[in-house]
Amino acid sequence: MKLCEELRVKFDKRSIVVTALTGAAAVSINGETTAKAFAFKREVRNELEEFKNAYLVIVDEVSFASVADLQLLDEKMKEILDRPVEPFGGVPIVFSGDFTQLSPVGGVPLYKCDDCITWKQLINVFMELKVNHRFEKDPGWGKLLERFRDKGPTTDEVAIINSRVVGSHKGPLEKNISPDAVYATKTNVDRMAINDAIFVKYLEKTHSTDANVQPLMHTLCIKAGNLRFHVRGTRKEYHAMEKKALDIIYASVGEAHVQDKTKKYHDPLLKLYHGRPLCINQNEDVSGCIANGAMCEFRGVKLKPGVSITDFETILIDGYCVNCVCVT
Ligand SMILES: Nc1ncnc2c1ncn2[C@@H]1O[C@H](COP(=O)(O)OP(=O)(O)OP(=O)(O)O)[C@@H](O)[C@H]1O
Repeated sequence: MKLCEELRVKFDKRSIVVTALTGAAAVSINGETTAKAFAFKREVRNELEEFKNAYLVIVDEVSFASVADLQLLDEKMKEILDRPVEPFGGVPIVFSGDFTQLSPVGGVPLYKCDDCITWKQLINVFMELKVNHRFEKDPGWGKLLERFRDKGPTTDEVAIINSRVVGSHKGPLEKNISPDAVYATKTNVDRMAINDAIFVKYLEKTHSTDANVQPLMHTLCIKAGNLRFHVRGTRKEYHAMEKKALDIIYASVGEAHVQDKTKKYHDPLLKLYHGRPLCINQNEDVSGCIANGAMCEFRGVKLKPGVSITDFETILIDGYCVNCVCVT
C-alpha cells in the first residue's frame, strides 16, 4: 500500500481481492469468501465502480473449488468487470492450495475434468512451494507427514504415529496433553461423543449431584423445544413426541443426527459452559472473523424477550444437576 502511495497508484480495498473458498480459510488470511466477493449467490449489482482498480485476485484453498465454481467465478468476474470476452474479466488470479487436502463438497474437483477450460488452459504459471516451514521445530515428524501425503506411510511410520495416540498403551497420557490440544475425528458422530465426554468431565469437576444445590450459572444447556417426528409415508405430517421419546433424544441424539426441513443440522441439547470452545457454522461476517469453521468460545446467551432465568429448569446429565433453558 505504501509503495502504491509512493508511485501514486490508487490502492483501495478492491485493488487486491483476497478471498478463499471457505469461511474459515478466508478468516485466516483476513479476506472474504470467493462466493461473497464475486456474488455467487446473487445477481450482480452495478459493482464496476467498486472493482475498477482491481489488479489481482487471490483465491486460497482452491482444492475446495469444483469445476462449476470456477466457471461461475469466470462468468461473475466478466459480468462485474464488464469485460465479457476476457477470461476472469481480465484480472490476474493467484490460486493457492493443495489438491491432496479436501476436495469440493458435491462437485467435480478441478484435476478430474479435462474439459475445464478455465483451469486446464488459462493457468499460465505454476509454482510449487517445497520448503516446509510448519515443522521447523520437528523436521522428522514433518518429513514423515510429507511421505504420508505423497506415497502413504511405511509400516515403521505407522508404528511411530500409533505411538502418539493418546490413550493407547504406548502413547502419551491424557494428563500430559496440553489443554488446548484439538481432537481430529473421522465422523461427526465421533466428534459428538468426544464433546459429550468433555462436558461430563467438566460437570464432574464443577457440578453437584445433590438436587438441593443450585446449579452453577456458568453452565447452561439449551434444549430444542419443538421436536416433532415426521410420519413415514407422508409428505408433511409431523407429530408431537411423548416425554419418554424426548428424554431419549436429549440424552443420546446429537447434532450429527438431527436435520431440519432445510437440511441444516441442530443439536437437540446444546451443552455449554463459559469458555467452552465452539466452531461457528455460518458465514455471518467473514471480515469480522465470524465465519463457518472459525473457532470461538462460549461467553453467554442472550435470552429472548419475555424469558428470564426463572424459566430455567434443572436437568440431570449423568446424575449432575445442570441449568437448562428451552428454545421453541
Ligand atoms: N517463509 C516463511 N518463513 C518462516 N515461516 C513460514 C514461512 N512461510 C510460512 N511459514 C510458517 O509456516 C506455517 C504454515 O504456513 P501457511 O499456513 O502459510 O502454509 P499453508 O501451506 O498455507 O498451509 P495450509 O495447507 O494449512 O493452508 C505457519 O506457521 C507460517 O507462519
